Amino acid sequence: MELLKVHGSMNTFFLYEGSDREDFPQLTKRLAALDPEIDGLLTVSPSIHADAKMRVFNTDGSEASMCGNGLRCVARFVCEREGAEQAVIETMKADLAVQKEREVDAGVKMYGVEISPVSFRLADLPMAFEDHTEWRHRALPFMDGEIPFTAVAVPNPHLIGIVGKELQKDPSHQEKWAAYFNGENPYFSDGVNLSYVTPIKQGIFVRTYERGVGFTDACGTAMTASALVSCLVGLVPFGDVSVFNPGGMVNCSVKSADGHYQLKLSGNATYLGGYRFHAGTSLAEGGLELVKPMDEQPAYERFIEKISSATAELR
Ligand SMILES: N[C@@H](CCC[C@H](N)C(=O)O)C(=O)O
Repeated sequence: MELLKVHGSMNTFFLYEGSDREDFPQLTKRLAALDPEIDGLLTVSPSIHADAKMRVFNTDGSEASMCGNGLRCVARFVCEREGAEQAVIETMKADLAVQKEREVDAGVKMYGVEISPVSFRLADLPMAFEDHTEWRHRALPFMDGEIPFTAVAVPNPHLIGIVGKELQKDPSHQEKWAAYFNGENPYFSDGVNLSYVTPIKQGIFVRTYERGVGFTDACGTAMTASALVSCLVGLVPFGDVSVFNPGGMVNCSVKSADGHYQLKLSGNATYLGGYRFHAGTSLAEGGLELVKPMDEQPAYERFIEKISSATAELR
């Protein structure tokens, strides 16, 4: 099986193009055992009504409804395959518009993707807490501390907390609650992606503990949801928000019209190499072989170096 290793803000995936008939949960777990760097598997298959269909699997084998960083990589894959500048990609809950964008830094390929639908209804995450139907910018009484949290589905589930620099620098609080919410608990029956957001001079910084994965360098849907929440609570103005993360930086465009939100995530879509996967008989068996080395990562690392001073206060 041929695979392409890709990343968006260092959120790293194997991308597989082929039929939808494989056992993707099992394949993802095998790939994650062979390469602990990955955060999941992206699959690209034909769509009846769009240019392609994307699915995303977390490293624990669970399937998510969306993946923002992954969609940028799939956008590049489909646009380059079609020789197009834009495309429509079918995802679990919506067909999303994607387009090639101008390189911000030499050699760093950039793509913009629509993030939709957006819902603050707790039933859409799902989240259950007493008889509340939404939870916006308020401390959760069952948690310790006074962090204001917002629950939002884009459409995968996110819980976004606004925290100061100290809690951002020490991720143990976030880890404790994310582990609880993604295990047996009465509030999130399907788990949740938990992000801690801190305003910085150039925008916001977001660290995410992903459902089905753990801490990641970046989560695209979480960054976009965090940009929306930051606009709504007045941390940053509506419009273009620079969102920094442990793996780099993206731009999230947040527009509001008649109570509806238009969200776009723009950032890198970097190819790391072509791989061949040989299946074995058990999870630990099988092998991954690098068959096509690629040289895009140094340009991405130069970009990271240039923006690193923006987040120095959080290190
Ligand atoms: N990394 C992704 C989100 C992947 C899915 C997430 N772990 C979930 O289960 O909802 C992104 O970039 O959005």
